[in-house]
Amino acid sequence: MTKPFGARLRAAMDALGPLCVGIDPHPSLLAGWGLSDDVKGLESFGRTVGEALAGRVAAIKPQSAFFERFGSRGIAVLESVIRQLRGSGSLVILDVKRGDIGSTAAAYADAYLDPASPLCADAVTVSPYLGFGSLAPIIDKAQRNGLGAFVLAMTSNPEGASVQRAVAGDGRTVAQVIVDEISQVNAGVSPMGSVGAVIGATVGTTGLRLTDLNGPILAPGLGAQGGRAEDLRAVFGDALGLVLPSWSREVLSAGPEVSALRAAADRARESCASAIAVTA
Ligand SMILES: O=C(O)c1cc(=O)[nH]c(=O)n1[C@@H]1O[C@H](COP(=O)(O)O)[C@@H](O)[C@H]1O
Repeated sequence: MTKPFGARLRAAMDALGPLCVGIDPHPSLLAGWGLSDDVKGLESFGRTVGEALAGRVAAIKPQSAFFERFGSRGIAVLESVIRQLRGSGSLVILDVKRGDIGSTAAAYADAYLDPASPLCADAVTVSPYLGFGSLAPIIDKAQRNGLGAFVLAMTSNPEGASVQRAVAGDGRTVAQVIVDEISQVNAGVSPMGSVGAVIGATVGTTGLRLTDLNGPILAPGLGAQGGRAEDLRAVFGDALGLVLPSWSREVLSAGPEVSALRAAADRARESCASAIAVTA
């Protein structure tokens, strides 16, 4: 049995630093890299990011939407990207933001968290807005297979606030309810649990109590969305040691040269590592 995702991610973050790089092949990035906006361009983009960063950053996060754009042939490219990355030393977080009634969630778990599936990643992103309990088949399957799930709590986009900062009947925000549910799943696990929270680096003061989370915090929104490494301290406070900052366009736009991508990733990691170290 492989080690649990939480333990593997902790080890990767300790060894390689706090950095996740997204693979988001936007049409504008393909053009900027001199690639065509088609399956061939997609394939070249994914392969180059893998060549540049696999084993050099703690996590790599392919964004499924940019592969789904091309239908089944795009999904086939996503499968090959996952194959190239898995076992490289960088954990693969597949960004699919799935969530559905439990019986359908079980099928998503089969798609993304079953080692027999060609789309099996180390972890997936999931949406809890059909109720945290509806994610049970996904979380259970992840735990059984040494894999993980990142649950949206307070997302980086400004529109998220109207739902996620809404106050539930007991006075907690919706985001806090999600954080507390995650905390329960991760309770007592060492060095940290395998269920993470997604909290954008752009969200400012969260009002969240993260003390008992005991799981990783995926923090997207750095760079292109305006989030800055210097903001991490104000957003995450004492939970900074759990934060996995995630960058896509800002790092990817340095390509297609492998050396330039590596240098951009190094800059992103250094800026986050020093922001995190200030309070560590
Ligand atoms: O789950 C995510 O990764 C995610 C959550 C969130 O709150 N905000 C967010 O931007 N993301 C994803 O993170 C990536 C951000 O890309 P850049 O804005 O190019 O760095 C995209 O793939 C988004 O879908």
